Amino acid sequence: MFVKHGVNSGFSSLASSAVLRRQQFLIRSLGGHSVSDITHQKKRMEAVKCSSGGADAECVLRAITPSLDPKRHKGQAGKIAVIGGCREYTGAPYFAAISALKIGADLSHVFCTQGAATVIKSYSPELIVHPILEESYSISDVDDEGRRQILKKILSEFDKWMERFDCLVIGPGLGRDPFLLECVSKIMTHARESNVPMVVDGDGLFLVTNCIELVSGYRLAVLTPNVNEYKRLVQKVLGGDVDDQNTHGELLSLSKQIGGVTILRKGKSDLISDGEIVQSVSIYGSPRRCGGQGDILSGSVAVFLSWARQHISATERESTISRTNPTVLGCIAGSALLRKAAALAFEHKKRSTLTTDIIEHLGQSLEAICPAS
Ligand SMILES: NC(=O)C1=CN([C@@H]2O[C@H](COP(=O)(O)OP(=O)(O)OC[C@H]3O[C@@H](n4cnc5c(N)ncnc54)[C@H](OP(=O)(O)O)[C@@H]3O)[C@@H](O)[C@H]2O)[C@@H](O)CC1
Ligand SMILES: Nc1ncnc2c1ncn2[C@@H]1O[C@H](COP(=O)(O)OP(=O)(O)OP(=O)(O)O)[C@@H](O)[C@H]1O
Ligand SMILES: [Mg+2]
Repeated sequence: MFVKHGVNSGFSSLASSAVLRRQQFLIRSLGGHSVSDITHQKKRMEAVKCSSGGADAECVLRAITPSLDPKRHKGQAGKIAVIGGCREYTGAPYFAAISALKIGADLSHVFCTQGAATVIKSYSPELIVHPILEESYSISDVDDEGRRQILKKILSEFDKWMERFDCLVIGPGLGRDPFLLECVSKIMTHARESNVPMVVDGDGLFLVTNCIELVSGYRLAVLTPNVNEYKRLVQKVLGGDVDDQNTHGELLSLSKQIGGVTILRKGKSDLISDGEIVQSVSIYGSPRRCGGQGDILSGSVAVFLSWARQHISATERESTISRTNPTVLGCIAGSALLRKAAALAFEHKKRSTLTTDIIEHLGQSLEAICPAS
């Protein structure tokens, strides 16, 4: 409606002709907000409008991807941690963590249950795997005091590492065990107190939807819901069904209602909002909908979000990109790269394209936009 879709780039931004309509829309949809709120939004919209001049998703990727500088030491290109991996799921945390490395992060950790850890380690020696989480079934004979002690130990194990991470990915393959989710909610609270950014996906969204305070008002959080996860969020936060006639306005309201948390709504086009702007990425990807593509996305967004924060703190704020919310930039870059890699993988593998094939094309896709040398 008010977002003009880019023809070549697939990353759409606000076109000047749409700004007025959008402001009117905002005033309608954000009824009750002060004039200064609206003025602030207008300024942000102008900023994004400027970026549409030449800056598309590829420009964002180019701007925020750091060069391979020999002066940089291990860790400076990103240290990511995935919190996920339980009795049922070992693929999802692996996909997220290995994607972060394949894109260019230096270190990728996984915090999971003991049983999942052995399996995830066997997929790849590149990952640093911490078998610290517990599920109810493994502590069924432990009394309440014993459980409190286990929870305390898990938190202290995690806290030893937490501040080293540039971003956490919470939820891929986490499962829904109540004790495990209680531990993860405490981990999220600690991470938030330390201002560690987080991407919340999969069962992390199940947790957050039932306890929205975990992320509410935390501007360093990104939620990446798929169709089901989005539906649950809308029902819980906005109190109704998803409105397919008002996709952008609804996403804007949802993000605003959760206090400016960035939301990446996955689908045919990926829609991104931080409560102030709505962006969409619609680069052609793949018609295969095999499980695990969302996990690649969450690991990718974590890396790009970290790079966007570095980019913004290292540059003067004169460019439009450096004035844009880094969580939004991270989402645009992650979505665009995943889609490019999926398209390439599909070219080769057609109907047999799997998530591992897409991961194998992440490097080539980024190389085409940001050559290593
Ligand atoms: N290779 C792997 O390891 C992969 C693992 N993956 C991992 O799987 C996890 C779930 O993610 P997903 O995408 O299947 O969730 P989603 O679309 O909400 O649900 C689909 C339907 O299933 C149901 N449902 C789900 N969990 C349930 C539960 N514990 N108990 C009961 N019902 C449950 C759900 O029901 P509902 O919640 O709507 O009641 C809906 O109808 C998550 O950790 C993800 O990372 C994926 O990333 C793919 C690759
Ligand atoms: N209909 C679609 N057409 C094109 N691309 C899509 C479509 N749906 C999703 N995608 C792409 O696939 C990515 C993953 O979205 P999806 O909805 O499959 O996530 P998910 O269900 O969380 O995946 P996972 O199986 O990893 O949990 C999205 O970012 C998007 O780029
Ligand atoms: Mg998912």
